Amino acid sequence: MLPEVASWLRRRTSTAEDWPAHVLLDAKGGAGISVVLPARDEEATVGAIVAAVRTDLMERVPLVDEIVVVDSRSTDRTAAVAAAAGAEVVAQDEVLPGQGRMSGKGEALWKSLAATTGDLIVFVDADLRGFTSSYVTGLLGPLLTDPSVGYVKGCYDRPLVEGERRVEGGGGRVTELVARPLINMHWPLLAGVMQPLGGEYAGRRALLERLPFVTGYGVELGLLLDVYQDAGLDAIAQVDLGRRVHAHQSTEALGAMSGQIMLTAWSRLERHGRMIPLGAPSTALTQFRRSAAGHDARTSDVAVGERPPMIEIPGYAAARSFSSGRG
Ligand SMILES: O=c1ccn([C@@H]2O[C@H](COP(=O)(O)OP(=O)(O)O[C@H]3O[C@H](CO)[C@@H](O)[C@H](O)[C@H]3O)[C@@H](O)[C@H]2O)c(=O)[nH]1
Ligand SMILES: O=C(O)[C@H](O)COP(=O)(O)O
Repeated sequence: MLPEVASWLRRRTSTAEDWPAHVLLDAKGGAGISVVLPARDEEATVGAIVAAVRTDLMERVPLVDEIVVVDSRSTDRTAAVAAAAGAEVVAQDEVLPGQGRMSGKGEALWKSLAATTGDLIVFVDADLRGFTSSYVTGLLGPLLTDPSVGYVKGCYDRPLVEGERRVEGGGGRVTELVARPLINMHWPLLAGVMQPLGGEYAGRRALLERLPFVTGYGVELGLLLDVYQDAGLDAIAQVDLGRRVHAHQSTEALGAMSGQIMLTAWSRLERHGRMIPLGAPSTALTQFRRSAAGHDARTSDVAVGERPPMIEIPGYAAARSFSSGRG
């Protein structure tokens, strides 16, 4: 692992338990805090998440000022369930109607900036199961206590849950198979960000409103890379939120998500002037395993070698005629 990454991990990683709500309330001062849930057809899960935030962080401890569900063209009862649980619900297409209608999660998040008032914005996916309000307090901790932090990503264990079957560490397939290798190759100083695609993160409005938002599933990678480019590695922190269980998409849908992730990476390579000449990508890949002490980081080399076309190899023709003679 690069020494800069090890140093960032040490300095910028904390856990949700480090940030109890009453301590954050003291640190809140006059900062407005908004919690945003983008939601497309999440009637099964959105209500419990809204209710937990309302009860724990608005009624019991008045830390959060508003909770807004951006209804992303749901065809189920998402809007009604969210409103009944105490959220303000806005329809994605009704925010900034003059800007037209684009699609996807990133569009919902972008529109949310215009539908909220907080100085700090916490994003939480609406399909989480087993959500606790410590997700929100965890993400707010570094922002409320350190003015040099502008953006906080959650990290967690991600099981793959299919019916009765549960594979520990099996979730986050696009993260492990696409995003992490890409980040390690082209943005090696971001290799310590354990869940670059995770949907739970928080940022300062003053930073988020200056950044473009990719409209689909590339939004998390785009924001991470743009925050890094704009504000630097030390503006980013991460908080261990424990465990994350969510609704899994089909392999086919994850293929499309992967395409969006790769295109987002490509666009940032181009935009940040790294395409010409495209510097040699790093071949080190840092992965994480939960351990008694927190997380163990393991770095391996994923470099690939290359053989020239066989036709160029002296002796190839002779070897072939030898082989065919054998038959
Ligand atoms: O058009 C859409 C699609 C999704 N969502 C919501 O966005 C959240 C995450 O979407 P989901 O389809 O559950 O994504 P995942 O399969 O969980 O994808 C993971 O990886 C994505 C790519 O980085 C991230 O955007 C997600 O937050 C992250 O959970 C959920 O609340 C959705 O309801 C919308 O609001 N609008
Ligand atoms: O974050 C990811 O990698 C994708 O959302 C896929 O997650 P899953 O493998 O847990 O469905």
